[in-house]
Amino acid sequence: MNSGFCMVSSLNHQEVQSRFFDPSWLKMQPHVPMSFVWPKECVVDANEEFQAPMVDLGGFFRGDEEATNVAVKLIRKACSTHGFFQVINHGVDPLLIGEAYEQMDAFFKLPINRKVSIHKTPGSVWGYSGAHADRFSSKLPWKETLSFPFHDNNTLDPVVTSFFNSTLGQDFEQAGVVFQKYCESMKELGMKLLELLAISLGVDRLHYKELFEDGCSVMRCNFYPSCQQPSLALGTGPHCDPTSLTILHQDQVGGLDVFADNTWQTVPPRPRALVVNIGDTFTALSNGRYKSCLHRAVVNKYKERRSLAFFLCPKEDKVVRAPEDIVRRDGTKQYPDFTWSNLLEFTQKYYRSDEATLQNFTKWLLSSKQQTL
Ligand SMILES: C=C1C[C@]23C[C@H]1CC[C@H]2[C@]1(C)CCC[C@@](C)(C(=O)O)[C@H]1[C@@H]3C(=O)O
Ligand SMILES: O=C(O)CCC(=O)C(=O)O
Ligand SMILES: [Fe+2]
Repeated sequence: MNSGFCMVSSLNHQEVQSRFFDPSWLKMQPHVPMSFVWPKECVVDANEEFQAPMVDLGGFFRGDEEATNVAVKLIRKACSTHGFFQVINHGVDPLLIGEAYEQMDAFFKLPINRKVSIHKTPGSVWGYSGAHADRFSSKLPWKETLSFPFHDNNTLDPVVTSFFNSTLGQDFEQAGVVFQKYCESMKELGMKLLELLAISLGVDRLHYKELFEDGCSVMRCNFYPSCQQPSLALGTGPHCDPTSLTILHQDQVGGLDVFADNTWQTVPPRPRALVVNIGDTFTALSNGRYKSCLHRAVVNKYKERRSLAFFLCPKEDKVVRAPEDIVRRDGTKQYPDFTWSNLLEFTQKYYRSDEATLQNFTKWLLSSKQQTL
């Protein structure tokens, strides 16, 4: 993955304003700029609450077989129908989650020229982004994001701590320490969830472990400023996550919607719970049995909203392929072999993630393979 950061601290205020999304300026405008307006069918209101099954992980962590079976059943049902569930007693310290929010708040409060000094470079996932205005020109998301890599193979030089030290310096040293711990907890939880998913699919519980062990995951802090015309704009447009598993904490404001049973439904915030969803890569790893569900984040006229998303990813160059056992039982292999590195490249260079990423990626992959034959 490209790890370069763009140093644009030399830009003056006017240049920053014309090239980047500056929420403090945008909020003062009477109307949302046209580039932020989404088609009506994407912004239609959610009219019910989404009953995402709540899975208590306490018993599973204690090795209680009966409690594990209950968790497995709930997960199997959720992932076969829509791909979303919530977890409690997940082992992530609530104080750590609170600290992560404090640190992200400190970053997003910085003046825009300081934030854009660590702006993402083209093709890279890492750094600050305002409305993805550097990548797209319409249907811009009403959000700012800070994304950084996490992999757990170097205890002497922890990757998140290094990211914060090398980009933001001493002022953000503590943010590096907090997010390093946060990502370690998320990865640990993600690996345990993979065990439950494997059991639920009837394969060896450690089946997926090796694929993810040295993988580089994506940590993203989402900041959604309040918006003067929330019925026109979206914080994050309708999409399926291209990654494998997403572990999300949303603050108390609410705004995560899931498209299930043919309608938009809102996921009420539960401060003690984490929302987990299946991404496209895991759909492929389950031979299509587990759904990667369409979701979005709406914005709010009065309140800003924050969420912390950890996207668990496989080791970049390892082959993503459903277990033989599942393919044999299903009779057909639903997706071609690919690597996470292929799919990441597709979403960063050629395609904006939406509800059809996996389908279009598969076509792209097959046609590009044919060309190189
Ligand atoms: C690998 C990734 C691409 C996105 C960030 C991570 C995982 C989720 C993807 C994303 C959030 C899906 C919605 C659209 C997107 C463009 C966004 O709004 O941020 C996606 C991310 C991206 O391409 O940067
Ligand atoms: O902020 C949210 O609640 C969801 C964000 C999301 O779906 C994403 O970042 O992929
Ligand atoms: Fe998402």
